[in-house]
Amino acid sequence: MASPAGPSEEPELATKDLDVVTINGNRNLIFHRIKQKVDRTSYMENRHFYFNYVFNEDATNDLVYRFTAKPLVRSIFEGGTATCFAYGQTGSGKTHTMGGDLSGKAKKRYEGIYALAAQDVFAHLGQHSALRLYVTFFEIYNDKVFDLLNEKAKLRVLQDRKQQVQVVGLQEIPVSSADNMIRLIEQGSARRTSGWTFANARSSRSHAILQIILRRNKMLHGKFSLVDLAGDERATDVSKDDWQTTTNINRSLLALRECIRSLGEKRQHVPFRRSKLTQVLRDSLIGEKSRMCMIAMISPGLSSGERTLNTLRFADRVKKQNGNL
Ligand SMILES: Nc1ncnc2c1ncn2[C@@H]1O[C@H](COP(=O)(O)OP(=O)(O)OP(=O)(O)O)[C@@H](O)[C@H]1O
Repeated sequence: MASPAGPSEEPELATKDLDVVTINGNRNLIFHRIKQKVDRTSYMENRHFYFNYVFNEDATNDLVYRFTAKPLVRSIFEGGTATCFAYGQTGSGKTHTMGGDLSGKAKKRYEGIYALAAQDVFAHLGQHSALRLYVTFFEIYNDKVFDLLNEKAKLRVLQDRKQQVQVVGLQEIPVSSADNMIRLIEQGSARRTSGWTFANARSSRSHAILQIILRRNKMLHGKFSLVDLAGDERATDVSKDDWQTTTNINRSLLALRECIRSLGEKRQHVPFRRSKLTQVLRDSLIGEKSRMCMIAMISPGLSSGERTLNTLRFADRVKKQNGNL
């Protein structure tokens, strides 16, 4: 798990927003908050968080990848499932980190974790001649699933008697090279649903899930789900038209937090059915050979303080529970 602090710093700089976060070394992050005593005098509360890795605003996607998703690549070759998800408030840098900008239309072309993982998987594949590689890429928008590699076809999610979840009709495309896969990621990313929020003019309004699937004689061998979640935000920070979407996003993120909490506490019942997001991630999150990594993104400014603290608290819980999953 990692916590890149304040990658999208331009809005904070423009509004002269004060930083409420200090990074101390590569594992410790301090959150500062002004509080009041009973006699109304103010004091600064410094809350320390410790993570596996903490990155500052200068960290490249390559560096973040190396300490987060990269170690999970090996596990899918060993027959496991892995999930890496980017979580955080809108505009904090999730898509920048996961997807990068492969077309280079907006600014300069740069690779994100999707492309870096694709290259790594092909580097490993050379030593596993019996395995074949496939990719799926879909988004969950307003609790509905759309295939990003098939003209955004709307798909149904069904669960069989053994509780195996199927995304019916999802295109699983065979890929022969990292370049081939990166082109598919680029095409799929261009189809993703975006919208405007106060914090991000090109905000992803859907959860995007890229799955790298390994098969041996058509049987599933390993699966890596790379998830760029929609931004966690307040309904007041979006336009009126987008209110329903925001409600759906927040509901599915709450379901994800609940599932991770239940898994960590080894509860009998894990509420996967509460959202499409948790339904489709179910197989990847359970099982002895499943591994998970969360990349928590924060915007360090005072105006984002409340959401930053929520993200840090969730990341802290995931870190503590990850050992139990
Ligand atoms: N590390 C970084 N370096 C430079 N620019 C960045 C960095 N991270 C994010 N940005 C820029 O900040 C803006 C918002 O980032 P991004 O779209 O990745 O946020 P997000 O968390 O995915 O937002 P949303 O949840 O709204 O989709 C983009 O213009 C992006 O290019």
